[in-house]
Amino acid sequence: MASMGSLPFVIDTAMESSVLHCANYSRPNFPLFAYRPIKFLDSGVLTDSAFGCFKVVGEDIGRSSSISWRTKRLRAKGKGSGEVEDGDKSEDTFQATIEKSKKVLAIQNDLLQQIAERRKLVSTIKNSIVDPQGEFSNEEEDITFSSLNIASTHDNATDEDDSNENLSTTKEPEDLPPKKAYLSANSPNILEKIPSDEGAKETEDLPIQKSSLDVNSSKQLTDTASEAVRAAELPSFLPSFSATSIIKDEQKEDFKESSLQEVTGEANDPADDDVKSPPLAGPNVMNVILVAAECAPWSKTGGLGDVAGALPKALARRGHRVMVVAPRYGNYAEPQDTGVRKRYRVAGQDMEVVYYQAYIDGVDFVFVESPEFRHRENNMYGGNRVDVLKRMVLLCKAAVEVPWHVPCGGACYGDGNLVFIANDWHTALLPVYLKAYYRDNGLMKYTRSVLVIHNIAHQGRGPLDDFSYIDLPPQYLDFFRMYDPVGGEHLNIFAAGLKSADRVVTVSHGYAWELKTSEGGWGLHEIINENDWKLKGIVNGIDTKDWSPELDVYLKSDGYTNYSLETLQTGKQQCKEALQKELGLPIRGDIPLIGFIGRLDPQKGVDLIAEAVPWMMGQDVQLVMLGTGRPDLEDMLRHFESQHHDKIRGWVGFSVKTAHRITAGADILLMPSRFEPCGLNQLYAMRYGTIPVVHGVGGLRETVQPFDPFNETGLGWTFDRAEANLLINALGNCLLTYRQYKESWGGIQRRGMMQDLSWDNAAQKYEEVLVAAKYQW
Ligand SMILES: Nc1ncnc2c1ncn2[C@@H]1O[C@H](COP(=O)(O)OP(=O)(O)O[C@H]2O[C@H](CO)[C@@H](O)[C@H](O)[C@H]2O)[C@@H](O)[C@H]1O
Repeated sequence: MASMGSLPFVIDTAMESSVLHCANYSRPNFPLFAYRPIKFLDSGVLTDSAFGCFKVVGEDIGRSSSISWRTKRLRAKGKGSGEVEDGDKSEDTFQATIEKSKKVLAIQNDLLQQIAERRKLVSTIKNSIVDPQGEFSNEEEDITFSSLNIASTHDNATDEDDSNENLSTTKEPEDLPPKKAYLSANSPNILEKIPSDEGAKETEDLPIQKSSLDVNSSKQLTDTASEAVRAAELPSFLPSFSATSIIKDEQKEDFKESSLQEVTGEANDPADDDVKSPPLAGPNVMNVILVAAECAPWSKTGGLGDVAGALPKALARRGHRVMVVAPRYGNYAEPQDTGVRKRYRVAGQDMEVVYYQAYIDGVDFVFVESPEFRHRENNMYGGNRVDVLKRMVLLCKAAVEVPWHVPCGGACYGDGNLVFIANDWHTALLPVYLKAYYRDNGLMKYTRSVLVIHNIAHQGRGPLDDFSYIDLPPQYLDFFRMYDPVGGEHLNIFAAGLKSADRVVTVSHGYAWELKTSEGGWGLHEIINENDWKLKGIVNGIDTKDWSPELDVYLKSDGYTNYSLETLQTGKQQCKEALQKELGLPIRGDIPLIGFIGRLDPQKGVDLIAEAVPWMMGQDVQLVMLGTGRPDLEDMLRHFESQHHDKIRGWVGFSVKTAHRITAGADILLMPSRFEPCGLNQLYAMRYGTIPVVHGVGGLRETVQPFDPFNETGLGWTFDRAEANLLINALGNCLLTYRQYKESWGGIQRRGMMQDLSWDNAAQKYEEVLVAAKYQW
């Protein structure tokens, strides 16, 4: 807490930050204090409920009536209330408080006025800028770097033919002091040069794209800038900073203005005086960069892609400035070339990356373009072990420097108040690089990392020799070294990430517990136990726009229909018949249609379904399975279909459309997973009134409360052990209810559909982790 001198209150962050927060809302008398907990100290009488009081005061800035109201209320409480001990003394105290409050409010008004004047000034400057290309005709987005005087070295050109010329700006200057041996060879970006003004001019015409800026951005950016300048003076172990993040002293004010504009939304509409809601994150607002090997809807092989596409939006809705960094596997429509090109050394080879960016639903999506990733949309994890490892090394190196190099909405994120969220082994190197290259060397001092475990079964294992591909100082080998009773000594990337990250999250509480057991930790349980203090389970949410029976874009054609709780019976029936028709199954509304969607992997318990198929075929049911994965399991699906053509469809392939249609058209979803960290399909199913039958493990146990016929509670059926007879038993009860207890069935459907499964709850919990990481040293 920062004391405000003689002022009668404390604010939990510095005044500068408060002013910026205030500027977040364009209405001058916005109830600044309404969301910032402020307490009176001198009288002690307002220590309780001061928050509510200030909401009133804030709304009536400069007026005393609200204070009187509060005073009267307190008086009425009398001595016995424990709040007011003596009427006169209390009155004096209040008078003094009122006086002091008036002064503070006057200061605040003054600051708001200054902000308003600066807005006008920036708006005038904006209007005077001519767009030489004529490409950015939107007046409000027509801001250039030069208009904001932001220096940057990154290239403007996007044409690959020009790449040599462009890259000349990033070549190592000859007169730089020699770099320390291992770091100069291994550091993530060895071909950059110390930033210079010359470089800064190259990007002056780069258009600013629409983006949100964190309220603290200007401070962070200036911090970054000063660090960058310091780095330029030092014989650097790192090649250099990009001047993208450099702001000269005289430019800081303008930059601050650009931040304020972005924050207030004025960049879009300077005249907009509407009241903006305060960020839900309140004073915890920060910059967040989620890094993942896949991100839906652009790239997805499973649940990781879904999470990377949806969690950031929920964090942004809470007011954070949020970016996602993922590889650019294909020619995605929305992201545009930022012109920023960098080179990173991977296994002794310099690899160039180009950063693409799009601002969608409040999130900056940044894609790393490289020949290594190109055309891999259907084979993201393809190639041999070393190929995959090198791609992940490149992604992590390119991602960790994004906050320095890639301007989003005209300004880089900077490395202050910044938290990276890395996901699974693919990006578990990021926390290690952050530590080894930067924080161990006094850089990115205020940057933290959180590592999310979606699936511990995949760890990035290899022989110890693989360490040479990772480019780290030799002493870091111990972070990776693991002993396996079967495979012996080996290198383990997840292990190093778990040790290096400031915090670790996994996707359910149950899985957090399982990870600490020898069965559930897959050899990493000891490390996880040692790091238990930093582990937290947070159940995933779902993207309620993508996965909504009311809005689902895949239910708008081919006989399908959108439906809601109100139209559940007719709508779902129509989708079921459309699915039967599409798959060539007998069209029968009365027959229970059972679905399965998932990777064909032992994890998903497909073998249990296989064991249960003979029993199922004795029932009057239909079974539709969609999946791709292990070839023998794919063959099994094909075999089922050919054997029971009137009852089973085994769709081998990855089809998002079909996944949505099965979720809508099926009555029951099977998830007999042997382990399931969270599971998303059961959440999607419940949202569509499809009843899950699941192995009660990990996130499945947590999200599917078993149906209780006596109390008419619960959301589905669960079974305790991954055994076919238990699956059959649970499915048998489910089918019985479907056929004979229609009301109970409808109740289960409705309860499932009415849950709040959105990411908003989970995002709030992630925020707690981000804050914990931020204040950890
Ligand atoms: N053939 C196919 N065609 C179309 N879509 C398909 C498909 N196969 C799978 N999908 C989709 O991929 C996603 C899979 O989600 P899961 O939660 O089952 O993920 P997965 O096991 O990959 O992820 C890991 O990460 C997630 C996220 O944290 C955890 O929920 C999970 O427990 C953990 O194993 C769903 O959106 C599903 O519809």
